[in-house]
Amino acid sequence: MNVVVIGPRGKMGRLIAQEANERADMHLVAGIGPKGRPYIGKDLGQVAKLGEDIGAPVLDELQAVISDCDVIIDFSTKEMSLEVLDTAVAYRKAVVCGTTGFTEEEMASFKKAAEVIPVLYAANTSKLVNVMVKLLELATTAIGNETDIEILEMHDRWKTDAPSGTSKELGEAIAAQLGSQLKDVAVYGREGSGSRQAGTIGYHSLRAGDIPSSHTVFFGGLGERLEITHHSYNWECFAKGACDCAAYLTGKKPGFYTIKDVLAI
Ligand SMILES: NC(=O)C1=CN([C@@H]2O[C@H](COP(=O)(O)OP(=O)(O)OC[C@H]3O[C@@H](n4cnc5c(N)ncnc54)[C@H](O)[C@@H]3O)[C@@H](O)[C@H]2O)C=CC1
Ligand SMILES: O=C(O)C1=N[C@H](C(=O)O)C[C@H](O)C1
Repeated sequence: MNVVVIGPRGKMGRLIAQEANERADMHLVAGIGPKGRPYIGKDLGQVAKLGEDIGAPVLDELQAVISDCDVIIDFSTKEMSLEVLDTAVAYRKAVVCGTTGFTEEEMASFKKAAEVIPVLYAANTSKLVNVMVKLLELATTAIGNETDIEILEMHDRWKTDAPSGTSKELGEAIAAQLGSQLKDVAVYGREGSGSRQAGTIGYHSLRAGDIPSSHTVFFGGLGERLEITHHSYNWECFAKGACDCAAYLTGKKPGFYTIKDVLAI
């Protein structure tokens, strides 16, 4: 599988390039960085610190190499990811996108693109987080209607979006589960102080130092509470998951895929 990595100097892009470079089933064709960066034109091996040159360039135009690839792996910014999506549609190439922070309307453009290309969107590519979703579904079925549900996420000081994409997906999974038992479950954050409104999920974001990613869902009862937590110690689990997602798209028809399809859990 021939792979282009967007943002190979970024935190995720670099790890994804490293992971893809180590896989026998993947071949790195190029990295794409922003215009004007001093590393444009250099070897991807140098830019992503792979320890050797790999004979693949870092360019500032996806169009220049897109014909040579099977899939684009994109963990960048929402502006860049929407551009990447348009280019992928124009050239009929598969996309794995892990960028977060999109509005509902922006997410709709991924679904639209999926009418003509394979698109895999995952706000969290860690296998363990996606097992956590299963645990949340179980807990929600059992106690979702009798507890207060709050989601606390922690990330590094550089993260630009809040709440995290994962929080939103966890909240959506819980709401979907509740929806089958309770109509019109409202999902939103609370503002200001005041007592808790029943039937809502609260989102809380903490940013400090170099915390890679932590998510805790609280099911608050009276006299007791249940917490379900995932911590990552670094970002490698997400990079591995991103490459698993790309490999999954091999030979796939156009369509909108998620990490659930990849993990089959
Ligand atoms: N789905 C998942 O499991 C995960 C998702 N993320 C998400 O991935 C995204 C990126 O996160 P980080 O790597 O931490 O950010 P980062 O800021 O370290 O990297 C972003 C990269 O995008 C590149 N970029 C920005 N504009 C560009 C343009 N016009 N052309 C080419 N490259 C461009 C930057 O140069 C940089 O290399 C965020 O939205 C984050 O939330 C992060 C970790 C895991
Ligand atoms: O920016 C990050 O680091 C992460 N972002 C994703 C998110 O917004 O949920 C996934 C993971 O939490 C790491």
